[in-house]
Amino acid sequence: MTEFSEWFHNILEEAEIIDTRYPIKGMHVWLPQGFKIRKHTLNILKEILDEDHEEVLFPLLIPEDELAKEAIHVKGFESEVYWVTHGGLTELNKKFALRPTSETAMYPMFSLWVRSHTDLPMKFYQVVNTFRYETKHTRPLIRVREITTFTEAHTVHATREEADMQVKRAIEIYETFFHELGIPYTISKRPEWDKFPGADYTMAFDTLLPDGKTLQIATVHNLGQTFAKTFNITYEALEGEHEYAYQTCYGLSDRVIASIIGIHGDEAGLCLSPAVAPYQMVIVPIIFKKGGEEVLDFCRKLEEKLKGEGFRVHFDDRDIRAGKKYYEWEMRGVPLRLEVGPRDIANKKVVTVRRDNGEKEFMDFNPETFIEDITSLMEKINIDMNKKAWKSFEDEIRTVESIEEVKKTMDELGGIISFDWCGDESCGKDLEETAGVDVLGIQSESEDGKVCMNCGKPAKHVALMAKTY
Ligand SMILES: Nc1ncnc2c1ncn2[C@@H]1O[C@H](COS(=O)(=O)NC(=O)[C@@H](N)CS)[C@@H](O)[C@H]1O
Ligand SMILES: [Mg+2]
Ligand SMILES: [Zn+2]
Repeated sequence: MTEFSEWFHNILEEAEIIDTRYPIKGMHVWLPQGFKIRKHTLNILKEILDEDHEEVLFPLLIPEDELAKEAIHVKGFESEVYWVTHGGLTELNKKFALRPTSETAMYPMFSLWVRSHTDLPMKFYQVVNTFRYETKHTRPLIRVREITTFTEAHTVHATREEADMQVKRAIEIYETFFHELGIPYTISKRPEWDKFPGADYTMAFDTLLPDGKTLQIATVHNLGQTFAKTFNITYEALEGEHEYAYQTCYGLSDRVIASIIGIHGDEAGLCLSPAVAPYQMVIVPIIFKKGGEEVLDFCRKLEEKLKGEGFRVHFDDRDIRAGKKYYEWEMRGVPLRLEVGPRDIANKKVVTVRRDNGEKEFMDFNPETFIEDITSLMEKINIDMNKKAWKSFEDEIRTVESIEEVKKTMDELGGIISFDWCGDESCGKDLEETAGVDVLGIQSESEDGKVCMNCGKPAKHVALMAKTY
């Protein structure tokens, strides 16, 4: 996959994920196949979030004066906000922003809802579209202007410690989610100059696409009391005095779908994990002259049986060559193909072929064990795809000792570089400039005696850098 972005654009079209021909740049149409992948992906995330969050839905439009309230926040978004200026033929006396993210939509309401410490903690999320007039190169699913699958969570707490704990909880939530999807990642604390506008600090998940560039696939922000002070979110504490609340917010987007497609895909096309595949299995009948009816009949029963067990199955009974079917369903990333011919029926076998590693198996079609065998095969595919993705990801994380090595590594290999850093903004910026990379963030503290790879001062942190989207 030397030309990843060409492969990526082609597969989005060939596998009918989205249609990028919609006449607004950076805004695309979810086609049925893509919509199903998105639906299954969101169901996994919502199941996790629903354990300790409430789902809500806020309006799309944000009054200009609310958006402008938090100075740093609005500064960070002012160049990206779309505005509504008219209602029909009437010019609005106050402009409305299309939400770029929903802090300034939600927090005026949180100010009304939070009265006493007994109202806390509050943990909400919503799955909405948000709008950002991205000026950098837009790319389908990766950098869009309508973020159609923006899942944002916002929490309110009585103490700083609780908010810090919630950041850790949010990180756990995303770790669980990405493991279910088989997406590898590093987690790092963004440098001061690259944190969410208005946040105390930002923790970010970065994954790697096949072209060696990292993609920020989720972020968790500790907002401290900044927004609470701006939007007057206070609660009556035990002794009756009023305290400003502490907040966090965290989110991810369509980029998760881009990662599923880009990381697991290969020359044959999509490779979907059973967790998100629209069809988890496709049944292909092997028809010869005679015995055709018997095979078709057997396959229909097999499809019913598997559907009855809750699997997402498709019986492809089109009158075309089996090979053409194999090509199509492999391109669409169906995790498992079941081939059934007259001999297999006679031997009470079903041939299974895995999309992720091509493994072929003659599975006993024994009513007692078949469903169990299929279920464990599906789980094995999920686990193996996760392991494979993590293995190739970890192979792309390298440690370097000098700037010369950074440029060489970045130009020839891409990937993520781990290095000892002093933590100074001037040094970090200088490093980004000279090496043409981004400092992703801080991962851990440096060992004693280590010096900064860029400036030679005593190193404080082990940090990561990469070429990013
Ligand atoms: N233009 C974009 N296209 C696709 N995904 C995007 C875009 N901009 C941001 N994202 C994704 O959305 C995530 C959350 O956006 S954010 O600005 O970092 N954080 C927030 O907006 C906070 N309110 C938490 S939801 C990012 O981590 C990134 O994965
Ligand atoms: Mg942005
Ligand atoms: Zn330094």
